[in-house]
Amino acid sequence: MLRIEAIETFYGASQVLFGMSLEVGANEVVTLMGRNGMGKTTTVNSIMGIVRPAAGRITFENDEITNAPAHLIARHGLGLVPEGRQVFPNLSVRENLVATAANRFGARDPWTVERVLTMFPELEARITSMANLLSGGEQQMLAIGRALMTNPKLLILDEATEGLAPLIRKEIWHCLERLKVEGQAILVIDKNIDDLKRIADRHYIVEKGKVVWSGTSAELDANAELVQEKLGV
Ligand SMILES: Nc1ncnc2c1ncn2[C@@H]1O[C@H](COP(=O)(O)OP(=O)(O)OP(=O)(O)O)[C@@H](O)[C@H]1O
Repeated sequence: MLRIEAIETFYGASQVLFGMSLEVGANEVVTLMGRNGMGKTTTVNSIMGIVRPAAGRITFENDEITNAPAHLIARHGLGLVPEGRQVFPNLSVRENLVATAANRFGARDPWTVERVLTMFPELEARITSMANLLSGGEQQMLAIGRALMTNPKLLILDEATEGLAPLIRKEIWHCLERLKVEGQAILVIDKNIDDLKRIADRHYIVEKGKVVWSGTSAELDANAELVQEKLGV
């Protein structure tokens, strides 16, 4: 579905990605793990057209999207929950959900405001509130709901549960588990390895702008030393 081949991405003269490659298959849940500053967000931003790789290739369902403008990349069916949520602060919860909603590929059971509220009942009482008045957890639920309302083929979450209270984290993981059961392809970045191991099919560990290890949850489990060395937990 998504294939990244040896991308090199720079901020000005400073190179951040050094031959980053990864793949996400249909119905797969895949993680990107690694210490701070290793290039995970830059990888996501390269996929989404927010920064432009200077070399390498990104394809989505066999269409080349390398260097395509961000708004066109979203139209290919990529939905992003960005780091720091970035909901529209001066729009209500309902307005946030419908602002970018689309069913470009004719999903048979498309996401609706009602379906998002079933996934995240907390948002129902907040439906007319301005997004900037929501708690961090509610904003993250809204950011996920907004991405789902685009009926993405691939949902990408950058720091899915960062800074959230344990109960809210649990709810976000539960949401991702439900999405996985429904066959949603997901690329997720987070630091909670135990939760990621439970939910995801495969993992990539990123160090200094490239993948240094990839494998299944069972393989990750069998490599406690690697986790310690690369992720420091
Ligand atoms: N807009 C920018 N301009 C210049 N340098 C940047 C920019 N964004 C990120 N960097 C640098 O690029 C490197 C990789 O950052 P990136 O955000 O991709 O890492 P990350 O693995 O996602 O880590 P984190 O968990 O801290 O977000 C870091 O050294 C960071 O300081």
